[in-house]
Amino acid sequence: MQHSTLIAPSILSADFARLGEEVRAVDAAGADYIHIDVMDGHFVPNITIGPAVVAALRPHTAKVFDVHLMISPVDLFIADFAKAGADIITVHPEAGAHTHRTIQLIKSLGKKAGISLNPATPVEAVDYLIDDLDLILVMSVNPGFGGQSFIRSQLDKIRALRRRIDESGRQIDLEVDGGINFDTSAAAIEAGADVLVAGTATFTGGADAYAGNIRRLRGA
Ligand SMILES: O=C(CO)C(O)[C@H](O)COP(=O)(O)O
Repeated sequence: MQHSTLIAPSILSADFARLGEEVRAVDAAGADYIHIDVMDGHFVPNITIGPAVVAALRPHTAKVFDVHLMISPVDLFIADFAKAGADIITVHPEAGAHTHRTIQLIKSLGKKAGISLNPATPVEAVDYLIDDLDLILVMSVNPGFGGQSFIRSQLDKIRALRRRIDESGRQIDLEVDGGINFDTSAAAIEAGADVLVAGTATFTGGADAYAGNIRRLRGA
């Protein structure tokens, strides 16, 4: 089955001093989603963006805000990110005791819900949740930092999840994040990914290069 590929620049790799400008630049360059990596220094060893920054960025683009919460406990902050302008909110099953309840909370706020699988988290983590999911994110690096190398064992996981999604008959984005570059993007797409998160590869070469980078990631 042929899927079109969406590109989601991760603003973790953008120039933070001029973040609004960077968001406008990747929007103009053809990004489909703006992927926002939220880290708390507890669930992952880095601290990034809170709801106030998401709200400040919201007026810069009408593109989908795809907010990946790498925070624990996660439930406490979901309403804040929904209010700040998130369209999709993705959580890790390890970030709270009751993932099903967390997914229902996201949906109850009128937002799309995603689940993120770390490299060592098995595909079975989506069991009993798939009917409520809008996105499954395969982390192809251990979360925390941009600029890491793609973990190739995740290709099997992408294939297995593609089968589960197709069998479900539901519209669920299969997103891959970490080490996506002009070489690894083709392998991820071939395995069944339809949204590629790319920080370093998008934000290379200055704003004039972003459109070309996005086209290359898409495989065009
Ligand atoms: O958030 C991440 C890890 O937690 C990322 O992998 C990041 O979003 C993408 O960075 P890069 O394209 O440089 O791998």
